Amino acid sequence: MVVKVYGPAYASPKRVLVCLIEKQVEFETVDVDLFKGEHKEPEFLKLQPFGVLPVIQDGDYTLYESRAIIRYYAEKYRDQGTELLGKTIEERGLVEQWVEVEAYNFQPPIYKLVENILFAPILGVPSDAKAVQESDEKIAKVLDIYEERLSKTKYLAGDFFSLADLSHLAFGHYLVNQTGRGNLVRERKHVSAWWDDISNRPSWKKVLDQYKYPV
Ligand SMILES: N[C@@H](CCC(=O)N[C@@H](CS(=O)(=O)O)C(=O)NCC(=O)O)C(=O)O
Repeated sequence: MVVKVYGPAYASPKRVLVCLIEKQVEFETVDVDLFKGEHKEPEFLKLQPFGVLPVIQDGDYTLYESRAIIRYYAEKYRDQGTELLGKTIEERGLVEQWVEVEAYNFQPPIYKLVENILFAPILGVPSDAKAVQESDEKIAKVLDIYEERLSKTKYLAGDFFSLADLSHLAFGHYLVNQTGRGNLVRERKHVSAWWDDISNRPSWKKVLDQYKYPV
């Protein structure tokens, strides 16, 4: 049964797409237009009651929350494609730590920048300059911690690429390429080298090539 991924144009679903490609898992996509409110339609809410993207269907198995989905597939297909969870329980602990850091420290301020710089003009709502400034400050502090970590190890969980790094691609792309804040990465030598390494993976280039961001 081919995995169905809903909402491939958007960032969090792209976290799932790049994981499925790394794990060599076949999938198909179902477009959902956020700007038309399709994610709030009753049919969609039956799949994802919180009304956000992504959700996947794998036969009669349905799962939402992008990080839960990538953990599921990284484990389910442990023996194929790229190893994404580390080889020991200690490595796994560090993978999980940095997936959580991405969820609670990296993505939220970038999400604020995306809302206020990219989406606000499209939706015709005012941009919150204070929220943008606060986000810039938060991201700078977070990336200082990343710079220190990546001065010691090539990747976030150690000297191996993992879900921890993969999970950063979707919003890291916004930060570096679409919010005018690429300097926050480029000014930090080890973060910049890490970003160039992970964002040049064939899996991510394939996602960008086949599933364009909405803005
Ligand atoms: N924690 C969720 C967040 C999902 C989420 O916020 N998705 C956004 C799209 S994106 O920001 O990830 O591109 C969405 O559906 N937003 C629609 C809405 O908030 O109404 C996940 O990781 O799956």
